[in-house]
Amino acid sequence: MTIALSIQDVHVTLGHNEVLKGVSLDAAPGEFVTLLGASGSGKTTLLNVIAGLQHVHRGHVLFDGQSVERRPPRKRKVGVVFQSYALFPRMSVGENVAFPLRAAGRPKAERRRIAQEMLDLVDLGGMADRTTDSLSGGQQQRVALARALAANPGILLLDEPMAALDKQLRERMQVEIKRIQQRVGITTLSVTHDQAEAMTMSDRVAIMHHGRLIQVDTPEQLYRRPVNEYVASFLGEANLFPADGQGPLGSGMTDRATGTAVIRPEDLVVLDPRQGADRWHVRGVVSLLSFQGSRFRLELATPGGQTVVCSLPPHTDVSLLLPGSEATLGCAEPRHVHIIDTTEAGRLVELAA
Ligand SMILES: Nc1ncnc2c1ncn2[C@@H]1O[C@H](COP(=O)(O)OP(=O)(O)OP(=O)(O)O)[C@@H](O)[C@H]1O
Repeated sequence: MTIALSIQDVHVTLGHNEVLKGVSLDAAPGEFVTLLGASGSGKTTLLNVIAGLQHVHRGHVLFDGQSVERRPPRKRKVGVVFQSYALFPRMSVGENVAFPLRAAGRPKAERRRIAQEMLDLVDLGGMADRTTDSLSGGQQQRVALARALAANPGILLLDEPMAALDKQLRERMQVEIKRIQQRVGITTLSVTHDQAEAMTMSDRVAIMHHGRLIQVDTPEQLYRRPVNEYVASFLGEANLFPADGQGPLGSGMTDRATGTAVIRPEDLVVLDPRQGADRWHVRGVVSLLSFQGSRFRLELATPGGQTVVCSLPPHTDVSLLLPGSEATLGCAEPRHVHIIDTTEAGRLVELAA
């Protein structure tokens, strides 16, 4: 049974630190939501609040509409996978997975059956009798996931579960865990500071900063429509330009250009300098050109001291773009430019959200 989660205006103070400053977040049944933020932003604290490991000083936590603030962790039906997996070394793989069922006093035959089902689910069907230290990092992590799911929790919490894996394995496991999560259909809250992981796995991502959620949205909306400069720069690379409605950004790009324009590297193109004058453009000297397999990365140093990052398709003729040469960049598609409203009115809208 998968359940809906609602966090309402949660405040937590630890020592003199107000670690959560009024966090509100809902997750629908079966939804995968990721908390993404820099170290110390409060992600783990929020996860602990849901698991019942952290007391809430103000606000409410509801599972399927029921307040759970007074419910102890073992009665919350929450499955947790930690970064360190925390497998029991003296138990076999099967015993590890069956552990939560044993703790709940379930009969042996049932424990065996469910443990086997869970191991099949994570593609470790033949490994029940192995010792945990004979498994690879990725396999150990799947055992931890099987164990977290064994007691049929209503919510799954993932606390940086991929952090200990190398990059290649991490990418494989992201897809793998997402596949299992979808198959089980369990409401999942994950914590990470890896933006690629958040984008790959989540239905929605909640950007956390200094104990607040600043934007909760689909990965695509966060990338295309960030509410402020922090989100724009945190998720993917962003070129930020002032847009005051008067300058070239106002004329060539959009008619509501007041604030900060966000232009993603892949939305910039190289212009012929003779053609650039009548549309928005930026001039400078190429400071870096590097081939990265599927794209070229070009960095342009402007006279104003800004570094503009541009990502070009792999078949671009770059013979005139060598470092030291002058270049002009323009916007491929003006409608792809996103304007963050940094005026007083815009800030008020953001504060109210
Ligand atoms: N017991 C405590 N007393 C005082 N401050 C604490 C305590 N525990 C955590 N903090 C502070 O609370 C803030 C949030 O910590 P939290 O672990 O939730 O952040 P995080 O986003 O999960 O960080 P990380 O990515 O590094 O795990 C940090 O500034 C941390 O120093």
